[in-house]
Amino acid sequence: MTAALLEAHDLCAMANGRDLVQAVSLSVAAGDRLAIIGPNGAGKTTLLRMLSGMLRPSSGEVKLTGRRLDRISAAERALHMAVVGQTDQPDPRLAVIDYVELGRVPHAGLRRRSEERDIVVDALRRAGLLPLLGRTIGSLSGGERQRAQLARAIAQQPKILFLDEPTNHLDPRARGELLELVAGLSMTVIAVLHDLALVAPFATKVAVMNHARLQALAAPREALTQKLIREIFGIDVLRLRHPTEDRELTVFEVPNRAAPPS
Ligand SMILES: Nc1ncnc2c1ncn2[C@@H]1O[C@H](COP(=O)(O)OP(=O)(O)OP(=O)(O)O)[C@@H](O)[C@H]1O
Repeated sequence: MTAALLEAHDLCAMANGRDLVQAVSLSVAAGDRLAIIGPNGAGKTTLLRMLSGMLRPSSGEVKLTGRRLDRISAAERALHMAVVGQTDQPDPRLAVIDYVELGRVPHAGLRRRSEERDIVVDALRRAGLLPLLGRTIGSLSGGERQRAQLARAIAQQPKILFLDEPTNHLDPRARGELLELVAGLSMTVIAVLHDLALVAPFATKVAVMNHARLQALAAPREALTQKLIREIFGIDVLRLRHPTEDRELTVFEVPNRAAPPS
């Protein structure tokens, strides 16, 4: 059995007497790419925030390589985990390169300056931001800013990269490209994803959340079944042969309720 890098036991989050996440247990091994999916309000972001140590669970615990996350300082956590969230608001006056360099703060003093610079430039290159490194964050488009946030997280060289809806400002092509880039980093990744079409090509494991509970935790093919997806999202899953290539296409379709019965 593969040893767990991150484990959650019976995680619960409550606010105002309401369960936001209820009794979620899961484990993530090194190299896994876990996609957390589910309808709006299902508890995905709350779960991600607890797994990354940003939110303390009401009960239950998270362990990183067997150590309780709440007993690891924020400074040490930042050596192991990087988070690209939905609410990050980088200072708009910062130059892109200076912003990405912030990813190196947790590692300050551990490497030579030239090595530090190489890591930052490599992160900018991977995120396709070299042409923009002198621009200010405030001058970037939403999609470019999302890539800058990813570059900062890559520069942080975490063991686990947490992404909350990393593709929400990106055009359809850029969405696929960003997840391809992330998959190519050979990092352990936990990502909240809304676009179901991106899940199977990206994830090695899928956590399906609904009404604050984990409904399924399985490989994409087992998680993205017609039955479960219809039950949870109210949409159909069609698996079709690609018309010109030797591969399968998975299509998610909103049922046309107005269509006459065949
Ligand atoms: N601090 C809070 N206090 C009260 N309710 C909260 C708090 N944080 C989240 N919630 C509620 O908990 C539920 C789950 O929120 P969460 O952001 O985890 O859902 P989500 O699955 O990520 O949703 P979305 O897909 O819309 O981003 C939502 O109904 C939200 O309004």
